[in-house]
Amino acid sequence: MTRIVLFENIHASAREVFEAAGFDDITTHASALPPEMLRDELRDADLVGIRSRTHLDGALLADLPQLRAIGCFCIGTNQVDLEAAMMRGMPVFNAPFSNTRSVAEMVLGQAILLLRRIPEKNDRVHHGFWDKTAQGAYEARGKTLGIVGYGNIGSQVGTLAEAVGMRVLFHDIEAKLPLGNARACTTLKQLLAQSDVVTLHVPGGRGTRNIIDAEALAAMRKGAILINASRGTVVDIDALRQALEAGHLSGAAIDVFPTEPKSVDEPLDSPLIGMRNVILTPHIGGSTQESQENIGKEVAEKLVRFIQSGTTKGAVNFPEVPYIEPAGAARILHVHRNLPGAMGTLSSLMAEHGLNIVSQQLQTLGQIGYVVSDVEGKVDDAVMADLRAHPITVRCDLLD
Ligand SMILES: NC(=O)c1ccc[n+]([C@@H]2O[C@H](COP(=O)([O-])OP(=O)(O)OC[C@H]3O[C@@H](n4cnc5c(N)ncnc54)[C@H](O)[C@@H]3O)[C@@H](O)[C@H]2O)c1
Ligand SMILES: O=C(O)CC[C@@H](O)C(=O)O
Repeated sequence: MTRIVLFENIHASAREVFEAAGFDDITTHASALPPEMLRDELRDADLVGIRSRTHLDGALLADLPQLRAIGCFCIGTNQVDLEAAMMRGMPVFNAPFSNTRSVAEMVLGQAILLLRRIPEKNDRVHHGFWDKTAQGAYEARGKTLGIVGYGNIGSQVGTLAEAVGMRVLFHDIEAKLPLGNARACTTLKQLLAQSDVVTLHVPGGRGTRNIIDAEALAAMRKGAILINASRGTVVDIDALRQALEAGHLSGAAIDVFPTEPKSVDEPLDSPLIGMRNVILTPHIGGSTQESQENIGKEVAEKLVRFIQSGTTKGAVNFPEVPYIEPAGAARILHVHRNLPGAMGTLSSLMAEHGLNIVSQQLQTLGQIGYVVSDVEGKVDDAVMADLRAHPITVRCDLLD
């Protein structure tokens, strides 16, 4: 019996995929859980589905040896210790572009609203002031949008922004094909110095921590706007507050925070609360009906394919073995340390137990190798115990 636990209000389309594949032991939670409750809830789970608020660190994964695979029902996977998961033989799947368009549309909308100072005007009208002034309100047409991180979302934002007449610059650590009339900036500083609106679309993690700090904010144009719908760790929020208070920036839109509430009842704690020229949203850049339904389906399908056939196509931390038609009496999924002679050792172990290999597919990634073997012969508990006990083995599972 496969036990599936889904957190953070994952769309019902995921459950539909699991049920259609014959899995009905599915527990769903509307929010993320605190660490101790999370550990208890996952103790006998085979598959787990999370979004961005559930953290699966190395210590937790070490306590969950039965967990077979992890589904991140989102783009970002920085909430999971990917290396620890790999070294325990757990592939991690995500939906790399199912919510790209949703984020891009929100960012363009925010840029236009902030250029027109709509958040402040909205607040004024709600408080009884008919402040009908054009001061500080600008068209998007002809303004420069600077995109930091020109990947799936960044490049999509650039395409939409050109459609309303913005000039697009981007900075990326990798060489990227510029779409439309977008132009690359070699350094972040060059981009910051020329942009009226700066939008961030880099991954989270050590390499991007506080890349927008006090110095970067000072390098932005006076009156510029900052938008962050990437990860909360990318911006030094205290420095941003100072830049806004000092009037150096005219506005900001922040969708992601260094620490985010785990549920709807927990309030956000942020120095930006109460600033009328700042749009604060609860990490909903990718949250649309369209995207969540697609993500639910896409990630659930990847998990089902893995649990039924062992395929790891699309895993972000694991050697990718494509779908292989089953042949033979049983399929053995073997994850091993990627050392010279590992395959020979595995073949000898199988031969010792009288197993004949009908089909075999090996892929390696860094420190591990992953082999899907279809075999003839009797694969009983003793065979599996021997395979699991061998020092080269990281993990070994049987599909039949
Ligand atoms: N707010 C939301 O709801 C939401 C939704 C989806 C994705 N996201 C986040 O958006 C971000 C981007 O997603 P994506 O799908 O476009 O990712 P992507 O991998 O397609 O693109 C990221 C780009 O950033 C570049 N990059 C990495 N480090 C950089 C650096 N220091 N400076 C400049 N460029 C750098 C990479 O080379 C890559 O081109 C991720 O952090 C993701 O988690 C947020
Ligand atoms: O749905 C979420 O919680 C995360 C959304 C977004 O940040 C992503 O990484 O796709």
